[in-house]
Amino acid sequence: MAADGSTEAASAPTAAVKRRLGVMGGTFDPIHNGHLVAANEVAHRFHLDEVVFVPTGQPWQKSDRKVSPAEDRYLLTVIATADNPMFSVSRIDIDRGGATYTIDTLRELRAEHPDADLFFITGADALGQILTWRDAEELYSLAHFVGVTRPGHVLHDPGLPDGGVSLVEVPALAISSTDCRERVANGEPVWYLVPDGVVRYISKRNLYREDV
Ligand SMILES: Nc1ncnc2c1ncn2[C@@H]1O[C@H](COP(=O)(O)OP(=O)(O)OP(=O)(O)O)[C@@H](O)[C@H]1O
Ligand SMILES: O=C(O)c1ccc[n+]([C@@H]2O[C@H](COP(=O)([O-])O)[C@@H](O)[C@H]2O)c1
Repeated sequence: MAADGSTEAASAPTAAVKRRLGVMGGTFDPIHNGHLVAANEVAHRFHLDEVVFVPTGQPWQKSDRKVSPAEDRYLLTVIATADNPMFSVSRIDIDRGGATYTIDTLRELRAEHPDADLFFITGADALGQILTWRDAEELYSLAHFVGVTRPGHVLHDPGLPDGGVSLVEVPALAISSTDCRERVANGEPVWYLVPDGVVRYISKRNLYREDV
């Protein structure tokens, strides 16, 4: 026992345990239960401490279609994740302005969380396009990439180096935001495809009524 009464074990330096931060990027127009199941499954498999959902500001690869206002997509994401203490939502891609590039997202999150290991979670279909993303070769030095398999999509080798990418199979949920928007436009229900609060927000704001 030391003179101050503490035990040696208690005063021995301990290695700092790095936080493990998941980053789930998406347009979330609207967020649906497929996104939530995917984030939850990756959090479980990779022992993540938190998953930050990051709605895109301007998804430049979706410039050929109408995307709902960023504030609506942000609020939908907040509503959908509010009851899970491990989930949070970041505005960084919205507040930065301009086209959204994941390289900027990850640089900002690295600066905000210098002591965390980052795990960027996205669909295997999106990951298959990663070589078309800005500064693709730099991306995997900032985060580990986790591609979640989605029913009907097979990941073709995106050409990333070994060890930089993992694939995780999530319980099959054949939901997409496109299907949700089409269902709303056709007057079909989206109950149980998206969280209840998301159904109510879509109705309150009259989203997806006349387009798709
Ligand atoms: N059901 C699902 N299971 C697993 N991953 C999914 C599922 N739906 C979407 N994802 C992934 O989540 C990420 C963010 O998705 P995004 O917001 O683009 O939704 P989406 O359903 O793919 O939208 P859209 O149909 O409008 O293209 C994407 O990488 C996408 O591949
Ligand atoms: O960095 C890029 O150039 C880039 C190009 C396309 C998509 N992304 C990111 O991939 C994630 C899924 O995008 P999306 O459009 O399928 O919702 C989201 O976080 C996007 O910002 C990133």
